[in-house]
Amino acid sequence: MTKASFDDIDGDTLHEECGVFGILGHPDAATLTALGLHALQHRGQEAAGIVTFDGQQFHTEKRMGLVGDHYTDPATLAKLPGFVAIGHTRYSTTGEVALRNVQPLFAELEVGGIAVAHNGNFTNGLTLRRQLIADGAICQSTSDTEVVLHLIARSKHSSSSDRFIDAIRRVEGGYSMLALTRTKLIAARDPIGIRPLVMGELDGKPIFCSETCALDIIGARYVRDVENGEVVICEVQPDGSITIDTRKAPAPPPERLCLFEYVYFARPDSVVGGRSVYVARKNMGHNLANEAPVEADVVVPVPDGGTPAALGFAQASGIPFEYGIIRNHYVGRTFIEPTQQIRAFGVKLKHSANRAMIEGKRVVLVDDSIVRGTTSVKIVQMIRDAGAREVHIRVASPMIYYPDFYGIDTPDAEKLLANQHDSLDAMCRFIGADSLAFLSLDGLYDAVGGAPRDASRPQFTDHYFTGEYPTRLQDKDAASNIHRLAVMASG
Ligand SMILES: O=P(O)(O)OC[C@H]1O[C@H](OP(=O)(O)OP(=O)(O)O)[C@H](O)[C@@H]1O
Ligand SMILES: NC(=O)CC[C@H](N)C(=O)O
Repeated sequence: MTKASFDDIDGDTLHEECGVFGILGHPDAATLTALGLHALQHRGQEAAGIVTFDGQQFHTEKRMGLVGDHYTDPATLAKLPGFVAIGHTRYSTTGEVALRNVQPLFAELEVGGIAVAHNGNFTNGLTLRRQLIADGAICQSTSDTEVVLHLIARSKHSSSSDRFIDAIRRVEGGYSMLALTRTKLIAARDPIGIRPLVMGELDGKPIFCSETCALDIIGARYVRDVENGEVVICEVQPDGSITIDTRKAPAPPPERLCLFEYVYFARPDSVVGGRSVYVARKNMGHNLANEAPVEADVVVPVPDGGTPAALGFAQASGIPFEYGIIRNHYVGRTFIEPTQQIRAFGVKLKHSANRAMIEGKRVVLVDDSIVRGTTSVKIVQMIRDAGAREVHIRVASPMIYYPDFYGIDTPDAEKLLANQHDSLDAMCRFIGADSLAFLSLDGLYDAVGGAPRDASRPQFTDHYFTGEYPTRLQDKDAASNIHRLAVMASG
């Protein structure tokens, strides 16, 4: 995508998240980071980067594409010596898909070199960028993340960590961030903890990463979640020991993690916010079966996302669970393909009906979410073509009405299926199913946290279902055009 100016932006794509990983004090820092990023591949498949420091110099490798395509090559890893590393696997929310936006972003500043890696999206990133450029800043990328480097450079504090804290106090929105300096690995989470970030350790060396599955892959131990609004500063001392210092806002608001981490984004074997993602998804299916029962012969998951919820549905309803759809794993996640045309093509390539489990049966299809409805339309037709007598769709999350501004690149509001039809019946007819039902918001809250939604103080952020955004949206309000925010143009 190429556009004319830095504020010419286009939101007509659907992307998802990013994954971050960092380790301090380990001789195999880059290799461990590559493995961690490999475990976080589901969070972003556009590009991956790693920055290391070897005591003398910083080293950076950035590549478009998958982690395994590049960082398994010993020659690439040999270019990343050092005892400290941070890495990032990207799906863009602001800034086009191009090498210059691949993270970690690095700059040489008055306080020395610093690299940053960011999962999330700043809701005032464009506003800050305009101010910085007006003030003489020369931007090297179109990523929202870059403003943090400029703010660090301009901070009046003397230490790199104080400058980093000063900088992130000025950004708004969702962020789990890692920063690497010559001696420090710094981790930070936004004030309400929209995006996840955990701390682990391996051989006594601190690690930070988006999800616990990245600790498991290298045999590291989970220590704790980084708290909302917390900054953790790990520093190598001259004697080689590592100190860990933590800074918290004086009166932090309660955490409000993104519910979609549980619905779709996080890997099922991860523990997010102290809760097993797999168990939460099974609970969603269980609650859905109780809320929207249906007489059927077989429960079929829409793989992969719908599988744990379908198991929960089958167990709660007593209807047998079968793999009635086989997924080809060599096709990327359609949810994150860039255009509607490619998405439709991708869905056909990806799923095929397992006729033996479908023919002559009343089928309940369970999926985790419906965004544009592309998957549902194709799969219902496919299941009918395979001889199903009835096809019922059950969705393990509520209808999505609103776009996200915190690190998930949702389509324009009017492209969301829920906004294209006046009623559930109309939506069901469009999809071609015999019946359609979504999990209620309370049912989702109960599945994840064991309690219904507290309307006066929601336990999670659920803006895509409710329109209740947990922060102000400065860029959106300034632009007064919701559709032009997700991607900042290239120059
Ligand atoms: O309504 P739509 O716009 O089609 O989007 C929703 C679909 O996208 C996601 O699946 P994805 O294709 O990412 O596959 P996965 O579950 O295997 O990750 C999700 O699980 C739904 O199936
Ligand atoms: N999905 C994300 O977390 C994206 C991070 C950052 N906003 C970028 O676009 O690079």
